[in-house]
Amino acid sequence: MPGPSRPVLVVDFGAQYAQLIARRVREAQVYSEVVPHTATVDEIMAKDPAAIILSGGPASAYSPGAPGMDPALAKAGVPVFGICYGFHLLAQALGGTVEATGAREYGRTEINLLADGGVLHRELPARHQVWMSHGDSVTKAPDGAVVTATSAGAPVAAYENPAERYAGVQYHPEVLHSPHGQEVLRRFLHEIAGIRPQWTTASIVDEQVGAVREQIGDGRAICGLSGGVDSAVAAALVQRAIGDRLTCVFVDHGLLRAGERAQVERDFVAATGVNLVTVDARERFLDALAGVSDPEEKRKIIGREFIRVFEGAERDLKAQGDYRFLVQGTLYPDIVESGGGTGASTIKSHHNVGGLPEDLRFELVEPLRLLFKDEVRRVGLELGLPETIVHRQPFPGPGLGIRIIGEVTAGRLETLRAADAIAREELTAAGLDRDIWQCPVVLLADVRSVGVQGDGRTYGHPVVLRPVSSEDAMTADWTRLPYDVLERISTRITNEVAEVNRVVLDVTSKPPGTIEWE
Ligand SMILES: Nc1ncnc2c1ncn2[C@@H]1O[C@H](COP(=O)(O)OP(=O)(O)OP(=O)(O)O)[C@@H](O)[C@H]1O
Ligand SMILES: O=c1[nH]c(=O)c2[nH+]cn([C@@H]3O[C@H](COP(=O)(O)O)[C@@H](O)[C@H]3O)c2[nH]1
Ligand SMILES: NC(=O)CC[C@H](N)C(=O)O
Ligand SMILES: [Mg+2]
Repeated sequence: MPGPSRPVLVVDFGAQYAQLIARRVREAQVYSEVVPHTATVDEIMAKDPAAIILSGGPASAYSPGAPGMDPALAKAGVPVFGICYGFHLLAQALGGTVEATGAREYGRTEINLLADGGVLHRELPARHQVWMSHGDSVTKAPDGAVVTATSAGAPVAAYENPAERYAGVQYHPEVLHSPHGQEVLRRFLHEIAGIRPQWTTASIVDEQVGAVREQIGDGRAICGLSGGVDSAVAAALVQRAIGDRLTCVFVDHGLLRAGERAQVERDFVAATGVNLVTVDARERFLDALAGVSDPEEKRKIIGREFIRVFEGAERDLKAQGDYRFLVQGTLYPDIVESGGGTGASTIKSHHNVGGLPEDLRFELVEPLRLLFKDEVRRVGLELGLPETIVHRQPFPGPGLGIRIIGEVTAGRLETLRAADAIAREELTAAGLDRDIWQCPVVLLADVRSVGVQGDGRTYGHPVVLRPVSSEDAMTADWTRLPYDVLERISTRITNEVAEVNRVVLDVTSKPPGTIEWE
């Protein structure tokens, strides 16, 4: 998919927060993408950036071999903003000095404004809180720049040169613990870089509908529809672009939760009037997964089988015309986590990205591939999809297949489906659906634990509850569910699901854990 013109490029120097910086830029209604620090000046300039943001990173700017910044980038005529490590690099490139002063600041820190705060901090409180995470400091700002803030550990906590269109801050404006950070970022983008705020939900819809029309022309497309948010929004968008030359295919792979198939067949068709074909592929997936317990292998098998089913659907639809395009609801985080991002490592192969077979015959149409989930939800509402679909909790394409730790079998699926249905029922009854992002229920099929039920010994399996809160699934925290709700879920699962004699709660954030266990 062609991107919108003139992105703000976040150059990633190994920061924990590079994606977050891109999100904050988008919140300022400016389109942004992340690029690796290994990109050359030519590669960066080929994207015609409206501005460049240099991220933080673990290295020290003065160390030999530290990832550097080509000084040509600072002089390319593109506005530049440096954050932490990027602030150090930019200072160095423009004649300033960076040193380890021995003063370190980690976490909540106060800065004092100088020179009335300059453009970036104008009219903000003369002393205010920011979030720092550094051991090195700028001891001399670039020639010609004004120092606009200082802190106990950083003599130069911010500098700017609005005429030359560059600026930087030692602290992290992108995190919520810097309460004025968004305002500072906004001022860099709008006032120093002079970028007009035009990245809005309506503009995304227009742009993507146009791009899809151009890509598909008068061709036909199949859309993998899961009942989840992403594919529903992708389908609605493509439907707007090409009308009934779109046919949705829902795959019942046997790894679905209770009631899911009926819900898709009923709700989605009612909301959109789209053409829908359901394929019963339960046997095919179970056969392909027999004997496999490695998570990456499972994901690749599932990704491959999905495509085989789509190919079968295409053959069945041949009579109506040539279905050469496959629409998927792939999002930016799916790509980043599958290692297709910007030098990011492969965390897991999302079935729709890293799990695709090599001999893929379809041409992919992925109108959401640059978006985060909350942006996708807004696009869905803009397209007129009902709240019930747009605010549905995510459910991974590989389904219960990656929530059974061990081999996937029909019996284990039955067990997990029953436990999952109880957890969902109780969370909904307690009115918690909108408070949690999602709550995977995971069956530890290869683990057994001893219990006592009805005065007799049991030797069953534990299930794990994994309730999480998140904004975009890139980071997450475990949700503090009320004890009485946890108690009801635990009692019901151990009483009603024969194989399960223990319910445990996962209290790990992401990172270090991921949301799903596999
Ligand atoms: N059962 C299914 N049948 C057909 N396509 C599917 C199925 N499950 C997943 N897909 C395809 O894989 C894509 C990625 O799945 P994913 O779960 O990330 O998105 P989603 O289900 O649309 O949304 P959500 O993240 O809210 O669950 C979907 O957008 C869809 O194109
Ligand atoms: O369609 C999908 N195909 C996949 O292969 C896949 N793996 C994880 N997920 C969902 O992505 C979000 C992040 O999950 P993780 O923290 O486990 O990576 C969570 O919302 C997960 O449910 C997937 N969705
Ligand atoms: N968060 C950062 O970018 C840290 C920069 C550098 N590694 C320091 O410690 O000062
Ligand atoms: Mg899904």
